[in-house]
Amino acid sequence: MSLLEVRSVSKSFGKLQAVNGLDLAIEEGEVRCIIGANGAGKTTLFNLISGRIKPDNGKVVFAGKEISGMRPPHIVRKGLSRSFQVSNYFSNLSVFQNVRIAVLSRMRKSRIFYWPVSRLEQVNQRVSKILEDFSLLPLADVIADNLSHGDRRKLEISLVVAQEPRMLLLDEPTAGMNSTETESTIQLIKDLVGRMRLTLLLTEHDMKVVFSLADKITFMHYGQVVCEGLPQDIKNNRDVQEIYLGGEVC
Ligand SMILES: Nc1ncnc2c1ncn2[C@@H]1O[C@H](COP(=O)(O)OP(=O)(O)OP(=O)(O)O)[C@@H](O)[C@H]1O
Repeated sequence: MSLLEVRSVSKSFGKLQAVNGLDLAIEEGEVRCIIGANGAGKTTLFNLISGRIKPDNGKVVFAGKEISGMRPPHIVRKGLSRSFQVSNYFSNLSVFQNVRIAVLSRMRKSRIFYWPVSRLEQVNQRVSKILEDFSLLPLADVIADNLSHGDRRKLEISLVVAQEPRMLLLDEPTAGMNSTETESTIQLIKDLVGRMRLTLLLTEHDMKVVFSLADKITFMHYGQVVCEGLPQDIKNNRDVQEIYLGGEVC
């Protein structure tokens, strides 16, 4: 059985069929990239998987258990976390404080005022380790809103990683980044996958990112999967070329 299975899932908004009887299976340890034009249904699919919206039909199964209909925090506790296209951090808190909150929420502990100092030290060490992994340690005391765009995206991904997921959904992780930031984010994601043995499902418009990271690519159009396969096969696929890539990567 695959780690994530999307089985005949549909979702419409009024008359618009955003996702239409879609099937998807992601294996443990795989990096899968979903590509498709604006409005193809990629974000809706992510919303369906992460529990933000419920499917009209079909089901989503993660690690052998149906998760469709579960609330997002419950899905996160099952090991499936997501980062968003929009900012998802406390803008007026420091980088360190943001990651600390994420680590504490993962531990689901309250009454930390009664914790022994040694326990709080462990939390701080875990926070420092995450910041180090993301090259954010020198920026630990910077207020999140004052970070560069690239460092903010890094912070967002670090907050998801602090939840220690088994699988990660990344919605356009390099959106709005310059080429240097994009390059370092590609490297960061590669490191993460290698070190944490994460399974990764991402959407991305930047074909350089897609072809640098993906083990397999799924091409969506009008809420359906048109084709999926190895990067080279997708690059050469006639439908993908005509509908989406044009001459961009050929
Ligand atoms: N909450 C909603 N209410 C109404 N229509 C919606 C809603 N969410 C998405 N849609 C519509 O569903 C279709 C699919 O949108 P979706 O955002 O999933 O596409 P996408 O592939 O993620 O696009 P992009 O690459 O631009 O992010 C679009 O036509 C969009 O306008």
